[in-house]
Amino acid sequence: MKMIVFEEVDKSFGGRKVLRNLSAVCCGGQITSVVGPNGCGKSTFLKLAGHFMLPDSGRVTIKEEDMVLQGEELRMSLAYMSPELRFYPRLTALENLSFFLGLRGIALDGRQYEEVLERVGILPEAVKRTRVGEFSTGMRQRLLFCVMLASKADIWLLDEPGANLDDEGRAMVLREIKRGASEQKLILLATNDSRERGAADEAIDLSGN
Ligand SMILES: Nc1ncnc2c1ncn2[C@@H]1O[C@H](COP(=O)(O)OP(=O)(O)OP(=O)(O)O)[C@@H](O)[C@H]1O
Repeated sequence: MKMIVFEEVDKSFGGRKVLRNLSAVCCGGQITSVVGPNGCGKSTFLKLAGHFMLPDSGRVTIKEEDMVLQGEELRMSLAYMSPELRFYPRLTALENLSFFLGLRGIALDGRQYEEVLERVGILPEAVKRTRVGEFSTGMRQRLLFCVMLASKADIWLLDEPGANLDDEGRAMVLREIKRGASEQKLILLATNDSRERGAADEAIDLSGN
């Protein structure tokens, strides 16, 4: 089982301390929500968890049975989804999907594409024909979720995964994160959505930071 361990982590931007002496443990098989008001450091917490950003002091480690994961093994364990991510707007959705999965060495056959697209509620025909620049924001969000599901990562770092989704899309997100946790994936969920917060097994509240 994978674990993410924060030990006495401090993080500041331009003299403003965002995270102060933060210690926390997130475990595989659980949904851990990261909550608190706008600007309290939820996205920063996820970026530190994924090693996309380094702490000023303290330590963030990803472990499996006491072994600290590093390099390629660490990279392949992680899937990250954030409103900051962008697709190539002039490529079709299918071209974008194949490109981003290809970066991880994953090639899906037609049936596998259909299966994962159905899970996120995108019609396979739309994926072949439509450039991502013509997708609605909600459709792009579903496509981000699709890349994550197909990535085979077992740590999901989800920054507001329900953003821009309709009720059915938000229900899909809840269904998939619960399924992910039941498959022992480690799920970190930065969110202000009450239903997503309600689905979590554990919560890290950054409001007092
Ligand atoms: N790369 C950066 N450079 C400078 N300041 C940053 C950077 N990243 C985050 N910050 C600042 O750190 C603080 C925390 O930002 P963060 O995005 O982690 O908050 P958040 O809780 O995710 O907010 P929201 O709920 O609005 O998404 C904010 O004041 C933000 O402006």
